[in-house]
Amino acid sequence: MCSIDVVKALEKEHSTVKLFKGECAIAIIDIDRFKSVNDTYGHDIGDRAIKHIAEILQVNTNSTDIVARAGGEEFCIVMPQQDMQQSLFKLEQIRKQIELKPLVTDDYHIQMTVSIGLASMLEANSSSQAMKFADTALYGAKEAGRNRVVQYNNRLKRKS
Ligand SMILES: Nc1nc2c(ncn2[C@@H]2O[C@H](COP(=O)(O)OP(=O)(O)OP(=O)(O)O)[C@@H](O)[C@H]2O)c(=O)[nH]1
Repeated sequence: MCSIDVVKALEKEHSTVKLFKGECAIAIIDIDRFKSVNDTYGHDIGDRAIKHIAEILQVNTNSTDIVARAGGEEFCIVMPQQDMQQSLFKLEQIRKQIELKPLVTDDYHIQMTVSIGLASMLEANSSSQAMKFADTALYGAKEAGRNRVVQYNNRLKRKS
């Protein structure tokens, strides 16, 4: 799914969430220190590493979740009708799976980790604000040392 479809899907989801006052979580997932994967193994292996992470995301989400590549080594998951505790649990499972399942090629075992920012659509005024909140939480996860899930709260500072 391309990012324009994600934006459309988000707008639709946000209207539905507000209409039915349902919960809906949005997460941004970013591969940690991915530049060093490219630098160490080359760009082609880097591409395979991105596909490997995408497969783990697909396997660990259900049919109501929207999984999309948000550009570069970043992904986005929209999780409708799930409260934040369920979403946190799922994202923690995903984080652990990625840490435990290296990309195995003929020549290498490449272990990767991801940082994840999570936000609630209900707490945002628009889907783009929800994305910003998730991005702020992601920045918090990177700042705190990477390989973790951070949920947005208003004490987190946004990257300038
Ligand atoms: N192989 C490959 N590399 C990509 C692709 N898209 C982005 N990248 C690379 O991803 C890397 C992202 O690097 P940075 O944004 O500096 O971040 P990082 O090294 O992942 O470090 P942190 O995010 O701070 O943990 C850059 O080297 C990009 O060239 C892609 O489609 N394929």
